[in-house]
Amino acid sequence: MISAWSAADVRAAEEPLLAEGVPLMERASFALATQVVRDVAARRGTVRGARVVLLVGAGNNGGDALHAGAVLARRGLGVTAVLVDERAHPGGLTALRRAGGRVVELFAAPGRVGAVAGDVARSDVVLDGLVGLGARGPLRGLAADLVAALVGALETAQAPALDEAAPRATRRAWVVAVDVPSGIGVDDGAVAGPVLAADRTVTFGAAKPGLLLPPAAGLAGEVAVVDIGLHLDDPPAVRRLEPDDVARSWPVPGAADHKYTRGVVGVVAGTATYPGAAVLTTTGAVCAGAGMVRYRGSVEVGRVVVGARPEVVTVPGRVQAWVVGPGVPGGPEAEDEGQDDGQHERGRAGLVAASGGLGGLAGGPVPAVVDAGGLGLLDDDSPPWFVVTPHAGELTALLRSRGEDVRRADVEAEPLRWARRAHDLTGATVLLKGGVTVVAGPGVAYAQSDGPGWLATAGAGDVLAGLLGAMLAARADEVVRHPERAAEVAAAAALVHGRAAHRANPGGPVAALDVAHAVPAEVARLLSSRRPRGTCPPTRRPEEPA
Ligand SMILES: NC(=O)C1=CN([C@@H]2O[C@H](COP(=O)(O)OP(=O)(O)OC[C@H]3O[C@@H](n4cnc5c(N)ncnc54)[C@H](OP(=O)(O)O)[C@@H]3O)[C@@H](O)[C@H]2O)[C@@H](O)CC1
Ligand SMILES: Nc1ncnc2c1ncn2[C@@H]1O[C@H](COP(=O)(O)OP(=O)(O)O)[C@@H](O)[C@H]1O
Ligand SMILES: [K+]
Repeated sequence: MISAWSAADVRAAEEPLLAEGVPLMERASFALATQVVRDVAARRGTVRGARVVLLVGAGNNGGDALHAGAVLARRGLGVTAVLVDERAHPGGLTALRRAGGRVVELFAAPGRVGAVAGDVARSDVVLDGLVGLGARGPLRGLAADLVAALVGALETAQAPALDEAAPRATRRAWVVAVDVPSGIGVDDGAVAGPVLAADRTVTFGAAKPGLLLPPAAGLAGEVAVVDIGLHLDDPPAVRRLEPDDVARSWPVPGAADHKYTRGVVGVVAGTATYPGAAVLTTTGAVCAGAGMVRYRGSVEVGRVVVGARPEVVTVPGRVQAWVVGPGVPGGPEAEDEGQDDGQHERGRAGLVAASGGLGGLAGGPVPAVVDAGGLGLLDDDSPPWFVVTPHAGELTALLRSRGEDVRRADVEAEPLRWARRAHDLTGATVLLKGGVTVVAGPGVAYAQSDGPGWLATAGAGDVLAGLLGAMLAARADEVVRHPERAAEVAAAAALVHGRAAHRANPGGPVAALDVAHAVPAEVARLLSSRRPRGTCPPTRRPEEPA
């Protein structure tokens, strides 16, 4: 699991160590330099003679870049620091100069920003140390001008020139962000001004929420977390599950299990107009290993479902998780109104049962996935073991139906904020689908980035709903007793769904049904790497500087 803590939490964790005189900046900058050496060696074969440019702001983030630059200069790399502020970290500057690095005082000649950016773009590596945890709002002043010019210059440098034989990857500088890409919203992932997209971010002490959350997450590249000895208390602000986490918690059936202990999924999905959604949802549930899938929509659609998936039953009976709404009209967007074929009434009955509304008769509350047309059935006091699965458009409509003045662009700019708002307004756990899928539940948040862009295809969400339904059914009692677990299961479903899309056709287009069909093999692969709890090797601290 990757856990991300807010800037304030990280600063609070640094304080006692700084008071004891622990050399945090030395640890951070040495690990940064070590990573840069590795990257340069991998790209050029040798580090000697490589040209490194440090973009240096006025704070400690620039100090990290300068100290790392000093280490690199001593290793034989050619290092130049570009200062955008006269207050650059004095200790770092001294160290860099002593190691033979050059300094360009851009703050004294701001008119040269275009020329400098062109030069920087053609170096081997750029370290972005303009601003880190101390950022307030989007980049401003010379830092903003430099980054804007550099973004353009890097694009030009990357364009293949007809007469150039060099491989494309070597034509533009490799960008390494120091702690965070300068100017992102460290705590919320906002991108409100120019940001230099990084190929890699080396972040200190712990990941930061902005490195996991869209839209900034897309600008961080590969994130390397460096342990500098901070002790951070749970809970983190945002988490990201990794394959090991999902493998560890996946319920593997044993000799005493039978289909009812494995979990029965009840599905109300599709209509005569959209029968495919019912097939995709039930197939998602079957392929995720449900003990049984019970289709409880209309008789007509039920025939289509059973024709496609003979494992599915259509008779009433016990259900351990409901999936309500894929392919059913009448979500909060409600433009595509059509015949609902009685699905609303059936879906509502499923949700009443799931919330425990039928008491002992129905065997108590069970989890539910509420998607698409089901979202219009959602009460404002829904239990957290209901997981709603809107995309940004549906979440916007759901929020607007509750009086929020919000547009889709607002949701896309701050997905976690709006997912949390929807959780507060409805009580349900919210899984907001997108390139990064964000989950907000009681006191917990996840951001999963597992699928290829090819996954953005009609019906993929229906498969996710079925897959999640099966995962919730297998853990129904636990999820109802510990509602924050619903968010973890939802994040795990997003991980399996995304990885199944990669597996369905690595590097190319995928069809929704193929994603469902790839789920069994993906789960098997996850389980094959399962290690007993507690055997994960501890994170190694980087070597101390000599
Ligand atoms: N504490 C430690 O020992 C450790 C700290 N560590 C490192 O320190 C970093 C935090 O350093 P920090 O606190 O000095 O803040 P930092 O991110 O450099 O920025 C402050 C400067 O930026 C400026 N500025 C602000 N907003 C701006 C904007 N929008 N656009 C442009 N400029 C803006 C602001 O200017 P001012 O507002 O004063 O005019 C101020 O001068 C952290 O990310 C990590 O890398 C690690 O080495 C581990 C040990
Ligand atoms: N850019 C992207 N990269 C990766 N996955 C994406 C991207 N955009 C959307 N997705 C995923 O694709 C799926 C699309 O679901 P959805 O929009 O509900 O489609 P449908 O309603 O047609 O089933 C979701 O799982 C979502 O997270
Ligand atoms: K930075």
